[in-house]
Amino acid sequence: MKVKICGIMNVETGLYAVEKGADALGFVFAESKRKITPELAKEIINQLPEHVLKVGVFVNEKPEVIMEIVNQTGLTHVQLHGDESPKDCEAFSIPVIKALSIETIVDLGKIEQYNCDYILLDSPKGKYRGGNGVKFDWNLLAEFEETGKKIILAGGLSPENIEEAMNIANPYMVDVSSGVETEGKKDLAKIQNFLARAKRREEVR
Ligand SMILES: O=C(O)c1ccccc1NCC(=O)[C@H](O)[C@H](O)COP(=O)(O)O
Repeated sequence: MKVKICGIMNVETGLYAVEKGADALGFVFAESKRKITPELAKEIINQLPEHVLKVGVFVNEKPEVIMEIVNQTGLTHVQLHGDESPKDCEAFSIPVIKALSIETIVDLGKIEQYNCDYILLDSPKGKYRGGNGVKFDWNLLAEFEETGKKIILAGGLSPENIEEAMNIANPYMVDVSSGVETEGKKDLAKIQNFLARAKRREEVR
């Protein structure tokens, strides 16, 4: 299974996650306790291997501001975690991950409206637009028809529930932030544990 670790704020954590098998790292530029400056993101990204996806997380940000940060830092992917429309997602020259809040089966219907590379399914917003450590009902996905899009499962995942989540939802990639933290900071032992469990599952697509 492919894994994205979100909310990276220092080089040590980023390099550790990559060493343990992370495929993608997320850097939050939106309002959040994990907000990072473009300068620090650039410093971290410069030390990461090429194969790792470097994802910038934005909420309702202007495309020109996003592209300025992309060019400044070396981000390879843009994650739009706000109320961006399908048209808003077409303004970028690099791959886009559109995050959708899932509460009911009706929300899954929005997936096909977006013509972007990846769809990230998360819980409805909490204090911040994402990264709240809350899961949604994965069973909704078990009943959902394959759309051909790359689905990233997020929201309240942890080393304890990742196997159950993968079994039920069968996503393309899983994404975690709060579940690999202790007292609000990334916890290397939890990152290792999460990656070990997720990586036991074969990549099928
Ligand atoms: O992580 C944040 O603080 C954040 C803030 C605002 C918008 C998005 C944010 N995170 C996006 C992510 O991709 C998170 O990994 C995803 O929401 C899951 O988070 P969690 O439930 O804490 O594992």
